[in-house]
Amino acid sequence: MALRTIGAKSAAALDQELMSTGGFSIDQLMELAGLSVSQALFKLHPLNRGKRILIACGPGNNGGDGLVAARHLFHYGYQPTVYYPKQPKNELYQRLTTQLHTLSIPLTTDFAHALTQTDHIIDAIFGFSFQGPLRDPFPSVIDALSKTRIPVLAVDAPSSWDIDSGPPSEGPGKEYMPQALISLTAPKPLVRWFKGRHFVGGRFLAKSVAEKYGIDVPEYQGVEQIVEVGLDGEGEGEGKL
Ligand SMILES: NC(=O)C1=CN([C@@H]2O[C@H](COP(=O)(O)OP(=O)(O)OC[C@H]3O[C@@H](n4cnc5c(N)ncnc54)[C@H](O)[C@@H]3O)[C@@H](O)[C@H]2O)[C@@H](O)CC1
Ligand SMILES: [K+]
Repeated sequence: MALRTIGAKSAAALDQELMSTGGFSIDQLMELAGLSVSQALFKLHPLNRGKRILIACGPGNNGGDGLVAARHLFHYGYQPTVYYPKQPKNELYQRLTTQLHTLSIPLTTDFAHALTQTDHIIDAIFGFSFQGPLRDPFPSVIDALSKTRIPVLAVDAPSSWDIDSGPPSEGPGKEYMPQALISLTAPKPLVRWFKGRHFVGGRFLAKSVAEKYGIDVPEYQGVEQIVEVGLDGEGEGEGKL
């Protein structure tokens, strides 16, 4: 099954619409996003493959999705560690961080060391608001992600990739290809360059909103918040906005 994609501007406009006329709060959207990330990780890497999960979180909402996923993963029985080098003062992120402290989930700023202590990685550094080039401390982090043999699940985008035009032509992200990607609400145009397992999450969109933005809502099964989709490119194209 191939799904249509929505560009960075449409994705941002959709979020705004959901939070204004749609009646959602950012907390709700982030909770649903982080929950779907945790389910994708569980599918890729069941507990018996190793419980240590390193979640790399950036300074925006993509990082917030990672913080939420860390909490859910803890409750599934994993041992998450959160790399969170730029912690914004924003009240929402502070509350999410408090929730992690309450569960004694460690936060670190030493990515190189954390990488030696993990069985799987989640890249929740940048999503659809990323604009290159990378600023510190992220160049060395993306470089390490592109070289590690530990599997990586990227949230919404492989961090450092342009949302609409894919991997950068130079710099640390040039060779970065995570093993898996979870697109939130709808795949972004960068999926054309992605080779790996691909999930979509975001089981909350009204049909009317999906139609307005040219989004294909996949067939979610049972209580699942994610669907794994094919990557043959067939039928992919820009949404209507
Ligand atoms: N509808 C959905 O599916 C939802 C998606 N969410 C997530 O929110 C993401 C978008 O969040 P945001 O708009 O906050 O943006 P991002 O989290 O993509 O990134 C913005 C942050 O990254 C920094 N940044 C950007 N370019 C940089 C560079 N070159 N070097 C260093 N830092 C840089 C910015 O200063 C800002 O702090 C989505 O990709 C998705 O993961 C949700 O949390 C909410 C709902
Ligand atoms: K990401």
